[in-house]
Amino acid sequence: MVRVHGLEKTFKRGGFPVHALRSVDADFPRGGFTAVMGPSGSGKSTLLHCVAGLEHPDAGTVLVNGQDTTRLTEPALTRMRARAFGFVFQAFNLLPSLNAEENITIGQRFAGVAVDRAWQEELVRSLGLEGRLRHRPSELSGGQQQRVAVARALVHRPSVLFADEPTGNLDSRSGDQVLSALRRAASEYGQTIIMVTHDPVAAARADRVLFLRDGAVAGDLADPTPDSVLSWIRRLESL
Ligand SMILES: Nc1ncnc2c1ncn2[C@@H]1O[C@H](COP(=O)(O)OP(=O)(O)OP(=O)(O)O)[C@@H](O)[C@H]1O
Repeated sequence: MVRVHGLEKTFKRGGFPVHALRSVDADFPRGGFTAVMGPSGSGKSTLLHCVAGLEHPDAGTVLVNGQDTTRLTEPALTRMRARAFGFVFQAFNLLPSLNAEENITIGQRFAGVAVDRAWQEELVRSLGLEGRLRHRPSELSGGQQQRVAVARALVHRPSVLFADEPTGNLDSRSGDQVLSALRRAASEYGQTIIMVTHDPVAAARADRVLFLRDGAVAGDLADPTPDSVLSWIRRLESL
């Protein structure tokens, strides 16, 4: 479970303050799949980065399994990120000289941690990557590359998976496969998923959508459909 309370973040731009997050409160339940949406500049990425410990908030708390990550030292935060968090970004960020299997396990081998082979095989199967493990990224489609990135993000069984526009570079069919993988990670493996997206169809695969506007929470929609997400977006844009 991730619980965010009173999160504030202000950047300085050209000598002027930009309030990226204004007193944001949000709960992300264990095994829940949450989409974060909002207009450009509404604070989505900043929220994701602050919750993931990639950015330090000015105020507020981020409780991950009961521990306030804003109070951790940088080395402790780095250990927590490596152990408890997984990341998927719009750019697949695979290493071109390694094959798919090596890309999936690189983090664990780098950390000197044994790979759970049974879990790795299950992930590879559920992501439809059997038969692709010896291929390098250049020999894989965009959708396959992103599924390798999802497998890499899940192979150490993180409790929270952060996804920033994971389908932004994919056609709708490949995007759908990646979203199905995230859906399963939440429903079947109990992983908490926090996904930033601009796409109402992608957001509708989540359990709920958290809407941001001007750095503040503007709405929380349960059981989203593409239509209900779209009407929320229109309402927010008209405010
Ligand atoms: N490092 C930074 N320095 C200065 N301003 C920043 C920085 N990072 C973000 N901002 C500003 O903070 C606000 C929120 O940015 P953020 O990237 O979180 O929004 P977003 O909702 O993710 O936008 P987008 O959908 O365009 O990616 C914006 O006004 C942005 O310009």
